[in-house]
Amino acid sequence: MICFCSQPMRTIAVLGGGIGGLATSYYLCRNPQVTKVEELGLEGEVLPVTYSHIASKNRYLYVNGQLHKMPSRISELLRTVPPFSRPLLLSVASELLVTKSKEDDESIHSFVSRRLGKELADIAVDSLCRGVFAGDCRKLSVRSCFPPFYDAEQRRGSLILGMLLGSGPTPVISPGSLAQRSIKESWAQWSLRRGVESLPESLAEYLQQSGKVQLHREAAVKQIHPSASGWKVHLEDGVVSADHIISALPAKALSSVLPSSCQPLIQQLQDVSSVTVAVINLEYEGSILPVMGFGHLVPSSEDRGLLGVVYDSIPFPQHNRPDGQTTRLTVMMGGAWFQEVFGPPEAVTEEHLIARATEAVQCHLGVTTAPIWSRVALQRDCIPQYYLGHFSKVESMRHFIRENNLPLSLTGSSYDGVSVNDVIFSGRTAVQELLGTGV
Ligand SMILES: Cc1cc2nc3c(=O)[nH]c(=O)nc-3n(C[C@H](O)[C@H](O)[C@H](O)COP(=O)(O)OP(=O)(O)OC[C@H]3O[C@@H](n4cnc5c(N)ncnc54)[C@H](O)[C@@H]3O)c2cc1C
Ligand SMILES: C=Cc1c2[nH]c(c1C)Cc1[nH]c(c(CCC(=O)O)c1C)Cc1[nH]c(c(C)c1CCC(=O)O)Cc1[nH]c(c(C)c1C=C)C2
Repeated sequence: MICFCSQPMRTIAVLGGGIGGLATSYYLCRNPQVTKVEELGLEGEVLPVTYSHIASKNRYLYVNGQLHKMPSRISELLRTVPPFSRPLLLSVASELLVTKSKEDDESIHSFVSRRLGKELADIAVDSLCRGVFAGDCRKLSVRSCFPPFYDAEQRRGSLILGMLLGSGPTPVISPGSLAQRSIKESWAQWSLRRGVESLPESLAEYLQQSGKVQLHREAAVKQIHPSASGWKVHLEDGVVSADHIISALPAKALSSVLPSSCQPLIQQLQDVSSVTVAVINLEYEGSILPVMGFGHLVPSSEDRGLLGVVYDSIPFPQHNRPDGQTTRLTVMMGGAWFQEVFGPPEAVTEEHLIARATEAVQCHLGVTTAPIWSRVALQRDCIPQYYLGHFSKVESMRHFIRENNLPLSLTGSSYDGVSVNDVIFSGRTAVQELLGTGV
């Protein structure tokens, strides 16, 4: 899908109708001032989960065939908490003495092993990387995946000092905004009353009504060619002329529509890999969870294909069935291990995925009953992987664009962060850079 805003004397084409493309178009249409989500009429829909909520306080890892609750109080850092073999405070204290790396990038596993010890890297951080990127911490870049970790060491020589003293730019928070409210109320996470999909739906509706945007729904971009005034964008439903393109397409998708004159940018875009995740939603009769929390993660040493389980009913009971007590879970599988564990995504059956997911729920949570409902979503190439060197690769892409005066901006999850917040921020940044900081 493509949507574009016509600014005075300028047509800007936004490629990609995900959160990235919609947010970019939203900021374009709201020029000259930056918008706030509540102007979408969603403020009353937000379901915040604070840090004090049990779903945020209780974090679990499934290791050595057991569910282990992670330390969440200082007292728990002072004693040995399984599955770890020594008090975590020892790892944290010795981190202060570790010298700074001179490398301009490092794998997450190497970085954490060096600064906090191999056990934390093998168990906790391996699980965390599977819970965010569905990726392998031995391949992922610490600089691109967890910039605050990298910046803390570079600027303060230590993670702990970086956390205590600060190590990155102070974000500009608009007064009275939802972001300011989330800080004031200590939100750990959020959702929306009608599901997160109501965010893209509301964005699309806003754009439709803005009068500035022409939405091309279900119209894939086939090719883009340079023209005298910018670009000709060839879609399934016609051709659009644009002075500038902001791409919120997955990097590989952009690489396949750019003209061959854009090499080596095309090759660099193709090198941004993504992984496939099987998302299995399960619903059980009654209250079946042995623990309360957001969910649990599984390190690759325990089960390579089973990334973790989300206890959806705990943080967002509002989404539970009104007619009775059920428990909703989401099992995440595959990621960087998909092909190895399940084979080619096009060949795997839903039955096999459901069987694997229900077996994990039985094994990890002791659930003996069968689910009363299930749904399988095979999310193909859905989470970009920021491997070692990703930062330099993205810098080189943007250098090529500047050096060749290409009227092209790169946004979306392939470059500067994979979360919804990252993607929205990347859209806002692209619009600020294009239209000036007054946006
Ligand atoms: C299973 C899963 C769970 C997640 N959980 C969380 C979470 O809890 N918290 C969080 O912050 N983030 C989460 N994320 C990440 C977040 O959802 C994504 O990073 C974000 O939605 C990416 O948005 P995007 O617009 O960059 O990319 P996309 O959503 O991939 O959008 C790209 C769009 O481009 C379109 N497109 C592709 N090719 C073409 C073409 N040739 N022409 C036109 N259009 C094209 C696609 O159809 C798509 O609509 C999760 C992601 C997944 C997969
Ligand atoms: C791009 C894909 C993302 C997925 N989840 C997130 C993103 C950005 C958001 C996210 N998920 C977790 C964290 C770390 C939070 C924390 O523990 O401080 C973030 C920012 C971890 C996580 N992910 C899942 C679970 C059950 C957990 C543990 C949460 C906790 O214990 O508090 C589920 C899950 N979400 C994604 C994947 C691949 C996954 C796998 C189990 C996608």
